[in-house]
Amino acid sequence: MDQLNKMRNSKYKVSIVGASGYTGSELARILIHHPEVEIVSITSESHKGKRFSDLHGQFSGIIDFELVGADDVNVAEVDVVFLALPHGVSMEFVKRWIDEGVKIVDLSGDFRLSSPEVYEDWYKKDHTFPKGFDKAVYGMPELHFESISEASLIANPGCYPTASVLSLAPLFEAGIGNTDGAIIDAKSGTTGAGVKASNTTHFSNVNDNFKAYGIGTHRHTVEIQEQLSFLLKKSVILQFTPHLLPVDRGILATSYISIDTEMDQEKLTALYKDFYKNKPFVRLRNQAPSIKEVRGSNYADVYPYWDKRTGKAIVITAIDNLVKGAAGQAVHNMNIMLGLNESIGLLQVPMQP
Ligand SMILES: NC(=O)C1=CN([C@@H]2O[C@H](COP(=O)(O)OP(=O)(O)OC[C@H]3O[C@@H](n4cnc5c(N)ncnc54)[C@H](OP(=O)(O)O)[C@@H]3O)[C@@H](O)[C@H]2O)C=CC1
Ligand SMILES: CC(=O)N[C@@H](CCC(=O)OP(=O)(O)O)C(=O)O
Repeated sequence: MDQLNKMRNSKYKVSIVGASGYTGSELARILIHHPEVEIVSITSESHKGKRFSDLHGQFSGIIDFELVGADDVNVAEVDVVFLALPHGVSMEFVKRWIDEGVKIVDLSGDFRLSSPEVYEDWYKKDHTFPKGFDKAVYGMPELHFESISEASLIANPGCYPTASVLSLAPLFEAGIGNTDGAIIDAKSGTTGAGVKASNTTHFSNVNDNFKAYGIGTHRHTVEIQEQLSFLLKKSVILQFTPHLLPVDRGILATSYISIDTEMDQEKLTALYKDFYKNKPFVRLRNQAPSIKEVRGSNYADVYPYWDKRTGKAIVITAIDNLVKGAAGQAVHNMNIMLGLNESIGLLQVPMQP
C-alpha cells in the first residue's frame, strides 16, 4: 500500500488466511476491535462462500462477510497478512507473497528455526527453505523488538515456546541459567491441537484425563533450546515435556533450574523485574498464576520462586495458548512492524472465572 493511500484512509488493511481454525478466529476476535486496522478478507478453502459468522456463531452481527479462498486475496491491497495455516502450507504462501511488499505474520512453525541444518537435525529429513527464509524474524517482542520493527516476515512463536522462553529468558540472558538437569514441565488445553478432531482430543479421551505426550521428542524442544541458546550465547540442551489438560485453552509451564551464582528470592525477583521492565504483556506475579487469570488475554503471568531447600529456581508461567501463544502475539508483532503503540488493541482483561 502506498503512503499516500494510507494518509487518505488511515486504517491498515489486513487479511486472515485460514480463519476456519482456532487461531484464525482468535485473530478476527482481536482485530475487529483494533482501532488502527480494517479486516478486508478472511479465507477458508473448505468453507469458501459461507459467511464467517455462520462458521463461528460468536461473530453473528459482527463479522458477517463471506469467506473467500486464499487465492482471492489481493496482497497488493493489503498491508499485513496473517497466515493461520498448518506447517508446510504456510511456506507455500510465503514463497508466493514474500516479494509482493506485504508484511507477513506466519503463525506456523515453518520459519521459526534459524537454519536448514537445525530443522534437518531435529526432524531427520530434508527441509527445503523457500526464497525469503532468511528474512524471517522470530516474533517474540520481549526478546526481538528491534528486529521485529524492521521485519517483513515474522515467524510467530509456538505456544509452549512462548511460555517456556519467557519463563527462563532472564536467567539465560544473565548467563546464570544452568542447563544441567533443567526441566520444563508444561500443560496445554486442547485448542493447542487445532480445530480438527482427533483420537487424542476426542472428548472421552480428554475429559477427566491428563497425560504426557511427545516425550523427549516434541518439536518445541528445539525451538525453546534455540532461543535460550541465543541469549546464553552457547548451546542449550534441556528437558521439555508437554501434557494435555482437559480444558479448552491455557498453558501452564513449570520450570526447574539450577543457578550458577548465589541466589535468594529478593535477587531472583529483582532480576526478573529488571528484564521485564517496560514489557507490557509480562506480568510478574508474587504467587503462582493460574490459566484462568490470563484466559482470553495477551498476558503472560510469570512467577519466579527461589527454593532455598534445593537451591533451584522454580518458575511458573501461565498464558492463553490462543492469545499470547498465537493470535495476540501475532497482533503484537503487527503493531511493532507498523510502528504503532505495541499494546494497541491488546489490553483485554482476562476472563476469570
Ligand atoms: N492452536 C494453537 O494454540 C496454536 C497454533 N499455532 C499454529 O498456528 C497455525 C494454525 O493453528 P490452528 O488455528 O490451531 O489450526 P487449525 O487446524 O485450527 O486451522 C488451520 C486452518 O488452516 C486451513 N487450511 C488447512 N489446510 C489448508 C490448505 N492446504 N490451504 C489453505 N488453508 C488450509 C484450515 O481451513 P480450511 O480448510 O477451511 O481452509 C484451517 O482454517 C498452525 O501452524 C499451528 O501450529 C501456533 C501457536 C498456538
Ligand atoms: C495441545 C497441543 O497439541 N499442542 C500443540 C502445539 C500447538 C502450537 O503452538 O504449536 P505449533 O504452532 O508449533 O504447532 C502440539 O503439541 O503439537
